[in-house]
Amino acid sequence: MPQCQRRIKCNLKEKFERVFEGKAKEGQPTLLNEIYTELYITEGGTGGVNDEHEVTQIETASKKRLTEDTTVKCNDIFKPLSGRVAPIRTVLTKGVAGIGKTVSVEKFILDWAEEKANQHVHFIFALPFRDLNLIKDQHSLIELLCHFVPDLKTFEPNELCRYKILFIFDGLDECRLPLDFQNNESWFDVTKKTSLDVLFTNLITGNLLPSALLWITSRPAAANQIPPECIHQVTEIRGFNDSQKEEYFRKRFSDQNLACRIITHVKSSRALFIMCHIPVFCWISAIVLERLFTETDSGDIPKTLTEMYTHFLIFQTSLKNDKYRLQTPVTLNRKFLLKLGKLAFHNLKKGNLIFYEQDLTENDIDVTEASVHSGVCTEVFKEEFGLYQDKVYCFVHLSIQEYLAALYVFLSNSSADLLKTAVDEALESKNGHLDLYLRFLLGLSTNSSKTLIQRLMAQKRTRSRDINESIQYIKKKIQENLSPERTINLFHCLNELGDNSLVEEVQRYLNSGSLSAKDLTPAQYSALAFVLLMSDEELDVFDLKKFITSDEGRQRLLPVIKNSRTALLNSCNLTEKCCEALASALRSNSPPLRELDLSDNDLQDLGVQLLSAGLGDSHCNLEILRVDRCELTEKCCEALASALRSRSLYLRELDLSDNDLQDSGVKLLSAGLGDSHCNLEILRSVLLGIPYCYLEILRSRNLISATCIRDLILSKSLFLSLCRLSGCRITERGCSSLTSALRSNPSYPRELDLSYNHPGDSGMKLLSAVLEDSSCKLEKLNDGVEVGALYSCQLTLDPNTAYMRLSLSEGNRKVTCVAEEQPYPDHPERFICCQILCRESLTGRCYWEAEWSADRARIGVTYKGIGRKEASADCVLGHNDKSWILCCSPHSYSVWHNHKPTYIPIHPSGSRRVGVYLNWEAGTLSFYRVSSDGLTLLYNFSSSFTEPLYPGFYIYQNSSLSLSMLG
Ligand SMILES: Nc1ncnc2c1ncn2[C@@H]1O[C@H](COP(=O)(O)OP(=O)(O)OP(=O)(O)O)[C@@H](O)[C@H]1O
Repeated sequence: MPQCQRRIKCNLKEKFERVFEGKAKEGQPTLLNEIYTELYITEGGTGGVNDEHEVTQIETASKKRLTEDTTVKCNDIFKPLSGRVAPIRTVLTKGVAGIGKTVSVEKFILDWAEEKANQHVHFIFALPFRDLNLIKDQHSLIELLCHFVPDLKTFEPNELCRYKILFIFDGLDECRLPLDFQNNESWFDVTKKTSLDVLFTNLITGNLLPSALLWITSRPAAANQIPPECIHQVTEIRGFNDSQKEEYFRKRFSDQNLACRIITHVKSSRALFIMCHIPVFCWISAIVLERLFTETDSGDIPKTLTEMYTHFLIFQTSLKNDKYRLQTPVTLNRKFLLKLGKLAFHNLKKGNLIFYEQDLTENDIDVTEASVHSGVCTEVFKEEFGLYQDKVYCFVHLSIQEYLAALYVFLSNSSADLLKTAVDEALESKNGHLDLYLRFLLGLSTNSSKTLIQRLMAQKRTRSRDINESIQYIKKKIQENLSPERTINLFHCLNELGDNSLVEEVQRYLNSGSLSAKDLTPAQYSALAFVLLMSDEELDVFDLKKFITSDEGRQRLLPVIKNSRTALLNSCNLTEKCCEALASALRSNSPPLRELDLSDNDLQDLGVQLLSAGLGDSHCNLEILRVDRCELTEKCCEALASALRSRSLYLRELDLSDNDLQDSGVKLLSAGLGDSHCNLEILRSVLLGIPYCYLEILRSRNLISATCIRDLILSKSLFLSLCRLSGCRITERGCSSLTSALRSNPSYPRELDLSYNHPGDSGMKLLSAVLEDSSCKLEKLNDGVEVGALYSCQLTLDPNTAYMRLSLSEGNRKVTCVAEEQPYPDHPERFICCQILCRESLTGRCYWEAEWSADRARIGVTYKGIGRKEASADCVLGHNDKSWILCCSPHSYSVWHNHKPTYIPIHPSGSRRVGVYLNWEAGTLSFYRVSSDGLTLLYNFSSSFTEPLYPGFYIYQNSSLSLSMLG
């Protein structure tokens, strides 16, 4: 193996040490290590679809606070994040076009090949989808790998499976495989031939090479093709943050004065600086500005996107002439650029970004001509070689395709209404796929572009367009009732046209501080929204009431919530009409919004239904939503429940008080509340007239926090004959509210279950007084069973299951993780990760306690069938459907089942002892914090257990855990 591995490393190093930046074959190769600038990569979301235009996403994402995200280094992509310990098999990395996905993959491989990182991996196989698309016949997995890496032929087929292998699949967005995860046959044999689609889906699901690591990269819109349950970590490349942008230019130029001039220039134009989030745009700017700043007669330095791209093309075409010294007639450039533009335009309309030879021929581009030009135009039109040397083409960045499409239309369409029609067409697009094209088309029509186009296309004259007419037309459109995203793009268009009058007016009002007193026109309100959205800084609190506005003005300011953390829209006369815009803001790519107050508005059921669509979206990070006093009835509850069930919901607090939900509404809502994806901790005041079974659901999901209880009690609506408040963390204070509620509503309840609470002596005294009160109908008070005394069981640790570095003592009741391996014999039940189980299998009711030391511990139960010999989630407690655990640290608790964490808002407060109560038949498993105050319920799992359960523990380095003697 070492020799073969060395050869593979050598080949990979040779392949990836240079980055061609479009200059596919000729040209000066740039060394990857010299230009590589660390990218801003975050742990990111769930891989959902976002159909917003990618440039719009960049503009919003650019304002995200850097501190609130977990950042990841490229080489650490397989290290578990967020306190997770389970090994990660599959990572999905999302990122918009040109953001650096391929460069990250290349840097990762290069660092491995140069033995700088990730040496635990024995082999890396880089299989870009661009190459996989070209594979037609059936292959076995081993054959496929040998195609890509001929050196592997020396291996016996099954030998390879013994090594740690990493597959890198770059560019899922370019994948032309059907990816039929549902219907593809399960495939386990690496030596049997099948279709590529079956091989790929089975690799992803883990049927083939389950111990291999997988890294998939994708543009966001295509990321949802992989079932989320197959992905263990999602990261997102956000491009460069502001300091990384500067670092990029500093690294790129040895002349630091030049680097400084370039940085100052891009910073002087907001549009350019925002675009520099995209590394490929940094590269375009670097090329253009380097040349212009070093030329003696550089003329105007580009300030708009259009000017930057036109300069870039001028530079590329003149590079061609220099290079071949052909003095190629510029008319040839013109013809060629127009052909490329035509290809760009027609495919942009269809959403195609990748072309094969056939696409070129169909667009009248001679393949040989294209390859001649590929030597000079490759920065524009990149030619890639697939596995079988078939050529695949694409524009270096989608924005170049958009620019060329605009150039083609500008030069070839002589219609007087061209610009108006283009504005109308772009406004019709739902996802804004023509937004940037429109910006370029308008930018090309300006006088400043005229001379540049003449230089580029060698045209004496270009058709004059009436810019003023276009400006007026756009301003008129801004007055209309368009979607907020399209309106914002129209402001970008005005910027390209050099007209910033609306924005400047609003800025003047803002600076004078008299904005709220002014009666702005609708267009000025949109300009205000644009200014607030484009501002450098994210708004901490956006309070709509501060802007005294008309109904229409409010509507136009709504998109600003995208750029704020807290949006106060309460008492703003909002109706259901605004909810679609709000939902769309919630859906936008990683908005910073965490708290949305919509209380006291006339949203009605329809409004909340519309809002729920945004709430359930995978991009929505909202934590607190207030819709109290919003005229809601049970009709909105189904939509809300379905949002609560959505896997991505971060919502912790939902205020629905003072609405007329009725029992039927609460019943619908409970279906969402009982779902394991629901993270809600506080639900205010929906507990009106709630039948006890729903109350049970709330309790079992640990929803009834102190606030909730108070609301519940004060709602004086405990119309229950049996009120179960067991394990609800009710303290003395809760008891005093409860007694006053019972007195004010003496008919109900008849029976009150307060077991597993902390009423204390004084709380119990208050309640007993109610029992004795003759006007009160309370007949039975269940005041807490001592579970410890009733169901305690004695456990012992099972040495046959112990990981080799776990040492047992105190009669197999204490386990410690040590540095040396223990002399345990081989055993089929022994774990290969730091875990151990107890001997006793549990089926009835049992209670036990465990005390842990050092940093962390994981305590729980598992079926016997949990994996033992694989370093995969199958074996790790809490990371599969066979086990349920509580993860304790000195600062927090979380519970895990089936790889899903739920964070518990209770502080350990110094306690290192945990109580576990299992009622196997009832299907409940409860974890308690044990402290001098008694038991505090941390979490209740509800499940239907099908097999006996074994207590199990994960012991961390230098930590120990002891089973406590009870009773
Ligand atoms: N980390 C980086 N350091 C320096 N330059 C970078 C970096 N990442 C990207 N670039 C520049 O941006 C260009 C585009 O990057 P890359 O090809 O990795 O984008 P991508 O995300 O794979 O895009 P696409 O989705 O279009 O394939 C590179 O050719 C390089 O010039």
